Amino acid sequence: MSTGKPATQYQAWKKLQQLHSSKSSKLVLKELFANDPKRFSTFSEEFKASSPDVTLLLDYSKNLIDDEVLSTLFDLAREASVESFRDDMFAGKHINTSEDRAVLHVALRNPPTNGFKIDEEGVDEVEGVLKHIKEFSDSVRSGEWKGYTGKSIDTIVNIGIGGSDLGPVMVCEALKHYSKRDLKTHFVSNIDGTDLAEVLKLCNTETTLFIIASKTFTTQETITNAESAKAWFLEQAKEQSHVAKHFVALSTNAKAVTGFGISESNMFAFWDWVGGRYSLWSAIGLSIALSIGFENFQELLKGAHEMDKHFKSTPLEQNLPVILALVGIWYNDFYGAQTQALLPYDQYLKKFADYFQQGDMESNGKSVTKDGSRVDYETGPIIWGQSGTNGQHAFYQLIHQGTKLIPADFLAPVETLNPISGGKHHEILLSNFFAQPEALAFGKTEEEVRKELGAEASKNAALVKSKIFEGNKPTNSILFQKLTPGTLGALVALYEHKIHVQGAIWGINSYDQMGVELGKVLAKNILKQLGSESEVQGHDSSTTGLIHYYQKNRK
Ligand SMILES: O=P(O)(O)OC[C@H]1O[C@@H](O)[C@H](O)[C@@H](O)[C@@H]1O
Repeated sequence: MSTGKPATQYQAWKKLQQLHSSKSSKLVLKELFANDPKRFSTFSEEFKASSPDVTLLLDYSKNLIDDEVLSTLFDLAREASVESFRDDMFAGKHINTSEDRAVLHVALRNPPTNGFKIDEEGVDEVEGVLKHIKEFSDSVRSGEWKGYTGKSIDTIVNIGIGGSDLGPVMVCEALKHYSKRDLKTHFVSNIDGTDLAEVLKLCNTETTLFIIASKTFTTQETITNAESAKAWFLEQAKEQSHVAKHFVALSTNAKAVTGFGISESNMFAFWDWVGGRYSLWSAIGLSIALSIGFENFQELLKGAHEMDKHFKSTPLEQNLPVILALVGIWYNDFYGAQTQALLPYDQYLKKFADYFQQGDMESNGKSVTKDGSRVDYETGPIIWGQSGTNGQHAFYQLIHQGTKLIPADFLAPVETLNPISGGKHHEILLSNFFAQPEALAFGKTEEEVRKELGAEASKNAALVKSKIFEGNKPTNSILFQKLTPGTLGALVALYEHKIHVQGAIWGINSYDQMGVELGKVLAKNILKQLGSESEVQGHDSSTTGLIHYYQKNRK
C-alpha cells in the first residue's frame, strides 16, 4: 500500500530540497550537455513491445537533472513504496481507500493467457463483455444490425460525459486513420442543448444508434441528453419497442439502465473497479470498437498491456512511467512549476492533452493525503496543450520568453500515416519537433543576438534584450514509430501510470473525485429555485444577484 505519508517526511524529499537550493543555479543544460557527450544515451530509454510497430523512445536528457538529482528522485520513489503500491494495484487490493475499491483498468487489457493474475470479483467477466462488444460491433459494421425500418446503421452517437466521453473522443480522433469512413461517429456530452441539437441535425432516426455511456447511469447531463435523444427518436419511430434497435447502454448500473427503457441484453457491463477516467478500455470503448473495428480495439488493449508489463517489471531506473513521474515532481515540487504541457506533433493526437486534463487533474488534484492530513507541498499540475505546430503560433512565446517555468512533453511519430507531397509535410513537422526542445533548452545569448543584428544592436538596446532566449527550459521528447492502435494504447498507459506514481509519492488517493460533487449538489438546489425570484433562498448576494438578473431578463 502507498504509505499515505506526507511527502515532505521522506529523507529523499529533504535531500531534494537541499539539492535544489544548492545546485539549481548550476543545472544549466548548455553546460550539462557540453560536459557530457553521452548525456543523451545516459538519459534516454527505449520501450519495445512485442509488435515491431510499437516502440517509444523517451529522451529525458533535456531536464534540469544530474546523476545525483536523479538518483535521489529514485530514492524518493523507493521510500514512498512506489513498487509495492504498484503491485497492490495489479493484485486488486483496494487502493482507492475512500471508496474502498480496487483500481483495475489493467485487468481490462489483461489477456486471458499469460497475463497478470488478478483476483477480484468481475475480472473473470471481462472476456465475456469483450465478446459481446465484438459480436455487436461486427454486426453493426457489417450492416447486419438493422434499424426499425430495416436499414443498416450509418451514424453512432455516444452520449456520455467526463470519462464516459473524453476517452472515446480522444481515441476515435487519434485512430481516425483506421476508422470505417461510412460509419459516422458523434459525441454529445454537454447539458447545453446546443450539443445534442447540433448532432441531431446530422442524424436520421432510421439509421442512428445511440450509445448511452454512464458508469453510474445517474449523471444529470447524460441522462437528460439520453431522454431528449429518445424523445427525438420516438417522435419519428413512434413505437417504444423500436428503442431496442437504436439505444444501447454502457454501465455498471443494470437497474437504472432497464429503468430508462434499455433491456439488459443491450447493456454492456463494467465494474466499480474501473474508474471513469480509466474506462476507455472497458465497455465505454464500444464507440471505439464500432469506429475502428474490434481487432484494432484489441490492438489498443494489447499496446496498453505491454506498457503495463513494462511498468510492473522494469527496474525503476529504466521504467518510463516512473521516470516521467519523478522528473515531473522535481519541477512541480522543487522548482514551483504550476503546469505541465503536452505537445503532440501529430494532428491525430489533438485531443491528447484534453484527455489527460481529466486523467491527471481529476486524479491528482487533491490536497489531503490518504490519512487525512493537509499537504504542505504541491500536488497535481495543471495539464494543458495542443498539437504542434499550431501551439507554436499561439502560446509558445510564453514558454520561450515568459516568466513562468513550463515543463513540456513533446511527442511525435517517426513515420506519418499521411505522407503527402512526398513526405515533405512530415519532414517540416519533425524539424519543428526537434527544433523547439532545442531552442527551449539552449536559447540564444545576448552575444548571438548582437552578432545577428550587426550595427543595429548598438542603436537599440531594448531590441537586443527582447530577442534573447534565456533557455534552460526543460522538456521530454517522446518519439514513437507510428500512431497505430497498439502505440496509442502504450502511450495512454504510460501517462496513466505516471499519474499513479506521482499520486503514490504525494500520498494522495488518485482514484476518487470528491471535488466534483459540491457543484453538482448546489446546481440541483438552484435548479429547483429558478422558477421565481421569491424562491431564491440561502445564497450569498453575488449568487442571488446573478440568479435574479437571469430571472428578470429571460424570455
Ligand atoms: O460515467 P458517469 O457515471 O456518467 O460519470 C461521468 C463523469 O462524472 C463526473 O462527475 C466524474 O467526475 C467523472 O469521473 C466521470 O467520468
